This record gives sequence, C-alpha cells and structure tokens, in this order.
Amino acid sequence: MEERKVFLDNRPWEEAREEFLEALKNIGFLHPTPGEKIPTQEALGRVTAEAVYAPLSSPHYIGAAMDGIAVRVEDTWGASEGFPRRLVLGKEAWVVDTGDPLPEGSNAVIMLEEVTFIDENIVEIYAPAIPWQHVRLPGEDILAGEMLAPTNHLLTAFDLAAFLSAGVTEVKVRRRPQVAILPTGSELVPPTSNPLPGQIIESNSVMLASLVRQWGGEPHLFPITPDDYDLLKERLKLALSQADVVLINAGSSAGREDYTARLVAELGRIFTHGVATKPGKPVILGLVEGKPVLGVPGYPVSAALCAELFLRPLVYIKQGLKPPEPPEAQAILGRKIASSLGREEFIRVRLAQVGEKLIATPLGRGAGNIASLARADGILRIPRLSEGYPAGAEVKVVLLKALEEIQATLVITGSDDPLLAVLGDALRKLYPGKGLAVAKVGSLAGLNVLQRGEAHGAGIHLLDPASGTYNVPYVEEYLRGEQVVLVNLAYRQNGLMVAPGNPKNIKSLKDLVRKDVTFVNRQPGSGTRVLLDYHLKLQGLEVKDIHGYEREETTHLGVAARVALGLADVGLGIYAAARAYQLEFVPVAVERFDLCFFREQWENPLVQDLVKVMASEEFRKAAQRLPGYDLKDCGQIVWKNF
Ligand SMILES: Nc1nc2c(c(=O)[nH]1)N[C@H]1C(S)=C(S)[C@@H](COP(=O)(O)OP(=O)(O)OC[C@H]3O[C@@H](n4cnc5c(N)ncnc54)[C@H](O)[C@@H]3O)O[C@H]1N2
Ligand code: MOO
Repeated sequence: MEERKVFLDNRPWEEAREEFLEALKNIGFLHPTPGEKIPTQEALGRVTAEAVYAPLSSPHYIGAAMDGIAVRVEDTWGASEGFPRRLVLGKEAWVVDTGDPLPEGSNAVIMLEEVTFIDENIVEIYAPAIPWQHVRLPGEDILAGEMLAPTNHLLTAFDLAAFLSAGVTEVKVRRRPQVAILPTGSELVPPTSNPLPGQIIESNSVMLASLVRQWGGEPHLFPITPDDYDLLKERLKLALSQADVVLINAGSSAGREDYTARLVAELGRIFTHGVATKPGKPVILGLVEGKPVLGVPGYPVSAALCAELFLRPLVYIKQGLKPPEPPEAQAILGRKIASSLGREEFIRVRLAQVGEKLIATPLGRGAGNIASLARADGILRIPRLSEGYPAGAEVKVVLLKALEEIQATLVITGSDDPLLAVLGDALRKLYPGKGLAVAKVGSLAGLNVLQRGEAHGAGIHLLDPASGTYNVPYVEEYLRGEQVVLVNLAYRQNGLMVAPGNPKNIKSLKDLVRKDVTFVNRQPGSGTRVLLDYHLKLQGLEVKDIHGYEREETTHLGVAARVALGLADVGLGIYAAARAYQLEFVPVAVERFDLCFFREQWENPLVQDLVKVMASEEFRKAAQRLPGYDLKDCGQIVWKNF
C-alpha cells in the first residue's frame, strides 16, 4: 500500500488564496478571457472586451418630440390669446406625431393641446413658438463616435438599449470563463427519487454549476467519476483541454479513496491542501498545465463555501471584473455561540427584524446540511482566534437575502410543527413577498426567546399537569408582567410510533407496561414527556414498570429512528415523525398547540396578516394534507391578558 498524506495544512484561507492568485498572476493566467462577438440582444450580464463606440447619433434625424403641428418659428411671431394666428395646413403647418421627422423647412412643434383646428385647412395658434421647441435634434442623446461603454464593463439592460439605439448590433464581450465540474465518488448516483441505501444523490454539481453561471462563467458538467485513479486522471486531462478552471468535487480529504491531491501532485503542483476554515478545511489549490485545479470537499456546504472563497474570484477576474463585495448588515446574536480556536467558522444564520433589532440566530452547523444553507439569511464569520460570541453580541453578517425580504418574514420560535410550514406557504400565497420562518428551540425555551425580544412569536404546547390545561399557566408564570395573547394553531394528535404492521400489537399507553415491550422516551421538560407523564398518571400506570422509560431522545425524529432501527418497540411523538420513518401511528392524546405573541408584536401588521391566513379557506384546505390536526379553533384568541 502506498503512503498516504494524512495531515493537512491549516493555513488562513486569505493567505492561501493570496499565494495562489499571485502564482496564477505570475504565469499570466489572470488576464481576462479573449473577446467574442455576440448580438447585442444577448449581451445582458456579459462584460465588454473593448470599448463600445456609437456608429450612429441618436436620434439620427430631426424629429417631433410631441404630437402636434410642425411650424416655422417666423410664421408664429405675434400670436397671442387676443390675436391668434391662423396657419394654412400643408403650407405653414404640418400635422406630426411624436417621433415623425420634421417636414422640410419647419423648426418647431406646437403641442396639439395648444392648437385649434378651424377646418381641414386652417389651424389657429395662441402663442409664438421658439426655435426647436418640442423637437429632438440629432445627437441629443448619443453623438456618433461617442464612447458608450469602456472595456471591462458589466452590461446592463440600459446599456443594451443605448447600444441598439446607436446602431451597435454586435458587441465584443469576454468569453465566459469555462469551468469544468467533475463530481467524483463511487457512492454517487445521478439525481433520482429512488436511491438505494448507500447511494448518495449527486447534488453538488447543480449547485456549483449554478453558482458559476451566477458569477458569469460557463460550467461544463462532467459525468460522475467513480473512485478510480486512472479514470479520474483521464477525465481531468480532458477537462483541462476544454476549460479555464477545473473543479474536482470530493475526494479532497485524506481517506483511502481521496485521490484528488495525489492526482494534482502527479500532474502538476499543489499550493495548498487544507485551510483553517470550518467547513471547507480539506480544499486543494493546485495548478496543472498552467490552469487552476481546485479540489473541493464533498459535503455540500463545504463545497459551496470553497467555491465562494476560491473559485468565485477566478471567475470574476477572468471576466475583467473585481469580485463584488457581498452586502452586510449589523445584527445582534440571539444566542451564545462557541467556536473552536484555530479555524475560521462560517455559521449560517437566520435573521429576524424584531422591532428595532435585527436578530441573528445560528442554524445547523453540519457541513452536510444543505437545506440549512438554503434557508439561511446570512453568514456569520467567527475569526480563527476567537472562541465565539456571547448572546447579545453585535456581529456583522454577510447577507444571502435582501434585507426587505428578511424584514417581511415573521420568525416563530418555540416548538416546530409541520403545520407551521403549511401556514407559511399559505401566507406567501395570499400575501406575496411575506413569509414565515421557524426557529425551533422547544416550547419553554421559546418563551425565553420571546422575552428577550428575539422573535415575533412562539409556538407552544405546554401541558400543566396540575390543572390539565395548556399553555396559560406557563405564560402566567414565565412571562409574568408581560402583555400576552395566545392564538390557537391546532389541536394535534400525539401517538405511539410502532414498527410497520404493529408486530407487538400496541394499542394504548397500557401496553407500555407489558414485559415484552421496550419504550424510548423524550427528555424531561419536553412537551411530549410532560404529556406522557400526565396520561400515565391519569391511567394509574407506574413509570417503573415501563421498560426503557429512562432511555431518552431529544427529538421526535430521534425517537422514530430508534423504533425504525428496532432498538425500541414504541415511542411517543407526532405523526409526521412516524411517517418520515414509515412507522405505524396509534393516536393516544390530543394536545393544544398555540402561538404566543407579546402585545407589541400582536399589533404588528405582519402578525395580523398571519392570523387572517389562519382563518382562510386556502390554509384549511392545504392543512388537510397533514393528518392528525383539528383546526376548529385555528386563528382564535384562546387567552389574553390585556
Ligand atoms: N480522518 C479524517 N476524515 C475527514 C477529514 C479529516 O481531516 N480527517 N476531513 C473531514 C472534512 S472536514 C470533510 S469536509 C470531508 C471532505 O471529504 P472529501 O472531500 O474527501 O469528500 P468525501 O468524503 O468524498 O464526501 C463527503 C460527503 O459528501 C458527499 N458527496 C460527495 N460528492 C457529492 C456530490 N457531488 N453531491 C452530493 N454529495 C456529495 C459524499 O457522499 C460524502 O457523504 O472529509 C471529512 N473526513
Ligand atoms: O471542513 Mo469540513 O469542510 O468540516 O466540512
């Protein structure tokens, strides 16, 4: 077995990029791509390869700027309200429409509104005209020979219109930088809705290709290359013959089948293998046959970040552009975030405009969690030499979405439920541009988030075992002194999740104490645990008799996974979790899920729109796709203290 390099570099990414760009500059790679002529109509977003000059003036003839009559100024002298002048049509006055060439000899236009047609030959005017009034003169807009755009200019819709009006029908633009994308990995399969266990759907290429297009480049998508050194080598050579830059996706780390680094080293030179970022650590920056070859990690978020940091500048520079700085905003960190020393972390965050404050809440950090990148509103960078930030810290966030979109989005914290996504969808349908995002922290923690003013509302389902009532006792205790309203979202079924076919024939909570049944529980403090304990007590069942009661999971999905893997026979949770694991669901109890708002937010028009949507036919119809919900009180105020 050959020797493997296991330890990667751990350089600051800026330093690695700087060195790489310097090397590329020294070999002349950073010169912009050569020009190609394309029709002006197709040049939006392209970059000029040379200055564009106007062959024609615009306008290119003397024309009327208004509907009316063309006249000779001299013939209008002396006209006034008291002494109107009459002009003979066809001799002293000519009817013209906006844009018509001015008839020979005329030098002004009088607007229709200021003219009386006496008969078909005679018109009357009431004021003298001044030379060239309401007339567009040649070159007024563009002079023949004038420069319309300089070299290395990104073409806009307005440029294209200006070019065409000056007779520029073709423009020489930079050839789009060609980026070859080579997905690799024997586990990858082309996009499908029926992957087998162990097959990973190849999804990075579409992301990387779309980014390349957004930046102005042209992607060349290669087929999936299995982990085969020689085949990868062959494809890399082909890619180098077709593209300006080659990106090999995955196999960048130091595993048994991570060939990228070895291949780049064999064919060319590696500048960096490993940067001090999280995610994106095992990136490879190399040079083969005078062209950059980037090895980016396979995890989607790592791949996206590496492409942003190392590929994006190349695509811009090759077009003769400076990569634009992304927009940023100042935000307040909703909760504390810890980060490991030595690597710069790029954290996906959700942003919420609550009152005056823009609140940033960290989202999932896994490098494989692409949906959290899709949902993220921004990226928070934690420097290499920082261990993170406390809650409440002022931080700078790179925006992934427009601030107006973020400001039109309601953030509901607390407990998540699939019904909230359906509600958000209906909100978007009925009020385009408005949205709802869920920042799941659990019911009780949600009340805390509300108290800190970091979300607009909270979803809660907190059963008070003493009274058997929902939510109100908790709000009275935890939000004492605040003005609060509770609006019902739904009554939702909780049930027992069991293996398909219900092999242990579990019909109710009473079956949990059977000797042959093992249970998986939720953590203390979770709404589901409180619900379980309450119903056990009502039915006089003893927790000590439940086999597995002390085995805890912290999510509905965690419970479902355990049952699906056969590690437990049964757990309590919501229907959606059971369905995700194709488990059977035996309904046992109904809980009340309310949305909790402080008075200030209750009066927010966005919240009022949401409440209207809750009452809408649109939402109620859409909600039918989720079984196990009763919407009889949905949108109704169930309690308020102001
Ligand atoms: N012992 C160590 N293991 C790992 C290290 C390390 O330093 N020591 N680094 C970890 C880090 S950090 C990352 S990031 C990954 C990067 O690994 P690779 O670039 O070699 O990627 P793979 O292992 O092949 O793939 C990772 C993951 O991504 C999936 N993948 C790959 N390509 C695609 C694609 N085109 N579309 C969708 N998903 C893709 C792949 O199936 C894997 O699940 O290594 C850690 N390991
Ligand atoms: O650095 Mo890896 O890229 O954590 O995800």
